[in-house]
Amino acid sequence: MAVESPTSAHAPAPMAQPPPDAPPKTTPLYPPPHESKMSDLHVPPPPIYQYYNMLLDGKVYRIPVRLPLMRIEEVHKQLGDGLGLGEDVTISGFKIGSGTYFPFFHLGRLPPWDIYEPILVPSSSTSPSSLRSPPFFAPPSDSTYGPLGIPLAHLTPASLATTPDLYHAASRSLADVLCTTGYAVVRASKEDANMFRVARREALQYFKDIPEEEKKKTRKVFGNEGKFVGYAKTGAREWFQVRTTPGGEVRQKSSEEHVGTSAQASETRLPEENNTTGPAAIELRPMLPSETLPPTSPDTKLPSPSSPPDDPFSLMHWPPAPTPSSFRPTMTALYATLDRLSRLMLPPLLSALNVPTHMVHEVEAMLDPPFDTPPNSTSTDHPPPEVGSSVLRVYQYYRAPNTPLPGLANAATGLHADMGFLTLSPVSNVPGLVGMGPRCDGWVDVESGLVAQGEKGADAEGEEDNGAVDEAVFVMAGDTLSEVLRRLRLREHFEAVGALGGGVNVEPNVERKSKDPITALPPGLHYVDEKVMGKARISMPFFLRPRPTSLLPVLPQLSVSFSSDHPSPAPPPSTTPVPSSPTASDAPPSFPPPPVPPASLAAPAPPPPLRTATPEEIQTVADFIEKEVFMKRPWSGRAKGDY
Ligand SMILES: O=C(O)CCC(=O)C(=O)O
Ligand SMILES: [Fe+2]
Repeated sequence: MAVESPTSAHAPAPMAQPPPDAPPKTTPLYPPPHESKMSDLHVPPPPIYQYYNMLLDGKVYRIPVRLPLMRIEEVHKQLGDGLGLGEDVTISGFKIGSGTYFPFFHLGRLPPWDIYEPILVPSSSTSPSSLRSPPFFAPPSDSTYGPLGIPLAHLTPASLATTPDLYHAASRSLADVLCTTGYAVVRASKEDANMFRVARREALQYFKDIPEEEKKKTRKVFGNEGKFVGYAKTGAREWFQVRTTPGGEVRQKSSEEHVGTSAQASETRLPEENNTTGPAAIELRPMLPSETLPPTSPDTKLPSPSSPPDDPFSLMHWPPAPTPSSFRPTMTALYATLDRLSRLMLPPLLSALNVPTHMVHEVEAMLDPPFDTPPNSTSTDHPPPEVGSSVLRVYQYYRAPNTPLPGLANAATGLHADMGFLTLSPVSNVPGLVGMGPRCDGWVDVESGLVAQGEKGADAEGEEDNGAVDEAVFVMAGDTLSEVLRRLRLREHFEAVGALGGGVNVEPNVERKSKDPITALPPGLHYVDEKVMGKARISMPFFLRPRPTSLLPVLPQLSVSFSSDHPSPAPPPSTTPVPSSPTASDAPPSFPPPPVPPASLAAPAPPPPLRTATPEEIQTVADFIEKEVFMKRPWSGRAKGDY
């Protein structure tokens, strides 16, 4: 993966081009994806734009984003700029402007061409009441489907541990299910299911028995990134957040300075991460017991055995008594299990989506190293961060008896896709998770059936034991993974057609040549429907997230083709050339977009009509986001303090 450009997230995106024969003054805008081939570019390429179609409040806005700007945070900033939002605005978990950022969430995407996958988010004008009683997907007769019509991916530790064939079959199954349904259920081992049960019980006790003031003392904010551990509360839900915080002498000091209960984080930033990259090894051993187990890919190395850091969670504040003393080991074990399982799933899932091995490594390199990697390990180029990117959240939702249903717009979460790569969530004790099909063609009550089934075997309270269904873990793809795959598809696509150079509008109106294109993976859209009154709901989702400073995949030849020293490799013959970019200039592309290509070049599926946003409409969108998203959070606009 690329060496990160030192371009500051705070600086405006550099748009000016140096004269053709002058060496670039700064690191090129186009960091090399694999090696330094392009570091001596003499002529930087013109800007290349990708268009994001965002559906907001029933209107489609088409936002140009400079494709080679790969820092996740930069792309977010451009999306915000395109919407006419000011600095210092948070959209769905990432902050635009100074500060920190987290991976993607496109409020909605409408694909004019086949290479984009449609994610339609219904407008806020959709009557909430029509969404309160979601139509369920009819359970198909196929016996591979789960209790509520949720296909079960047969991805269990047992199947993983058997043979490479099973391992890959399981991953293909997971990929299929995620692509077609947006959700998958995997089965954890009985041992893990037991741990989930214990964790839920301890969480219930923690939320019930500890006074709020005490709970707040466990909250600890790191730097100005809004990252925190410990307790938080918004509206009807409160939660305890676990991240790795390996600490150590030096780190402890800087982090302790910023401990606080306020959602307002400190101005001091944590040190920049080391941005050199390389394939991150995956720790398979705890999951896969035997020597014969398949590595995630042929050249993935297992870390050499040596002792992990003493306490990867050393800077966390744990809740006081009467929380059981097993709370801490249980929660850290839960984190470790879900972290390991999600890391284990990711590479084969990508392979099953036709992502070539070297690209799988690129994606893996966006992760923090496994948190139990020994400090001096050579298995990864990244040291463990002071505070981990991935998060385990142990939530309690509670709605008092006889209170009105909040409805979609006022539900505890709002409709959203999770940031990051993968979400793994052991089934809750009370149903609530509602998903939307990947084509927004129906709602899925992902928990009702499972919880109901489990309650048959539950104890009198019905809250502590879900019986066999405790083995169920929901898996959803996050928005960043979806975006990364989209970019990888673009790269593969352009490599296949050799249609690079001269500036390209990355609106794929050219024929795809690859036989097995990278399969798009829609992010799982969902919200929590607080339909059960008077009963605490405990959920424990784990979010596998990339480093916010990690780089999104770029199209390597975009840069190579402009290098006089390193001419492009000869492109394969292309029957459908990409037109020269009308945006190959210093100026950002017009907003709205450049002309639609001639009909003869268009992909078979006709694009949906796109609207042009007027300045007034842009203002409307900005107002909408501020008033609706951040106040009511129907689209998962999240406050900085949520992270
Ligand atoms: O509580 C749940 O089941 C889901 C929570 C959720 O969607 C989130 O935190 O992103
Ligand atoms: Fe979520």
